[in-house]
Amino acid sequence: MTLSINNISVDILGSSILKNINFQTNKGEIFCLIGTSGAGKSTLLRALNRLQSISKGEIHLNGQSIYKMTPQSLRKSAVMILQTPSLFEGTVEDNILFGVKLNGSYDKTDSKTVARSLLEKVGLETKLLDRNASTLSVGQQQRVSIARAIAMKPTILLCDEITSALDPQSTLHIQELLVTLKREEKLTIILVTHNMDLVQQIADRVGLLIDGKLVEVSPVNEFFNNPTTELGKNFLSTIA
Ligand SMILES: Nc1ncnc2c1ncn2[C@@H]1O[C@H](COP(=O)(O)OP(=O)(O)OP(=O)(O)O)[C@@H](O)[C@H]1O
Repeated sequence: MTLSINNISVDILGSSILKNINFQTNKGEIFCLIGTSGAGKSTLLRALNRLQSISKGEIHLNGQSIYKMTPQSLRKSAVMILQTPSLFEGTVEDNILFGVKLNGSYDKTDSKTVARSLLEKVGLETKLLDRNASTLSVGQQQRVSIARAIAMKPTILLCDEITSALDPQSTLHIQELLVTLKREEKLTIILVTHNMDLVQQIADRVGLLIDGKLVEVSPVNEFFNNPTTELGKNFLSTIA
C-alpha cells in the first residue's frame, strides 16, 4: 500500500466538497479518478499533497501521516503534474533539475548525466537539453514536466488532466510513458481524467467520484463491463 485515505472530508467556504472519502492505492498501480465535472477530483488530488486542507480524516503515505511530514518532503514523494506544463524560461536541463536543486539532493558533477538519462526515460532526444523549454511543443513540455517530477524519485505521481491540452499523438506518448513508469519504476500513479479511452487503456483500477462522494472503486474491466452501483451505470450511460 502506498497511500491510505481514511474518511476524509473537505469543506470550502461552508460547502461540503468532499464527503467521507476512503480508498487505498497499491504500489505500482495506475488509479484513475473519474467523474462528473465539479465532482471534486482535483480537490481530492490536491488534498493528497496538502495543497488543499481537509476538515476531517487521515491520509497516510507509506505508513506515515502526511501531516507529520514537512510539505517539502511530502511533495518530493507525491509529485503533482498539472494540465498545463508549468516550465520556466530556461533550458530543458534547468527545468528538469529544478526540483532536485531546490531540495539540494543532486550531485553537481553529474547533473548533466542525470538530466540526459531522465530526458531519455521520457522519450525525448538528449539534444533538447540545451534548448529553451518554451520553444518545445506542448507535448514535449509535458514530457519535460514528467522528467522533472521523476527526478525527485517520488513514490506517487498525482496527475491532473495531464493529457487534456495535448493532441492524440502526444496523448499516446504520455499514455505509454505512464505505463513504462509504473512498470519500470514501480510508481503509483493517480490520474484525474475525462478521457475514458485513456482510462480503459492504462488504468488498473477506477474510482468514480460523484458530487463529492467516492461512489465506486473497481478494477477497470469490471467498472466498464459491469459497474456495481447504479451511479456507476448512470455515469457510463452518460458517456456512451
Ligand atoms: N478554492 C475554491 N473556492 C471555492 N470553490 C472551490 C474551490 N476549489 C474547488 N471549489 C469547488 O469545489 C467543487 C469541486 O471542484 P474540483 O475542481 O475539485 O472538481 P473536478 O471534479 O476536478 O471538476 P472538473 O472535472 O470540471 O475539473 C466545484 O464546485 C468547485 O467550484
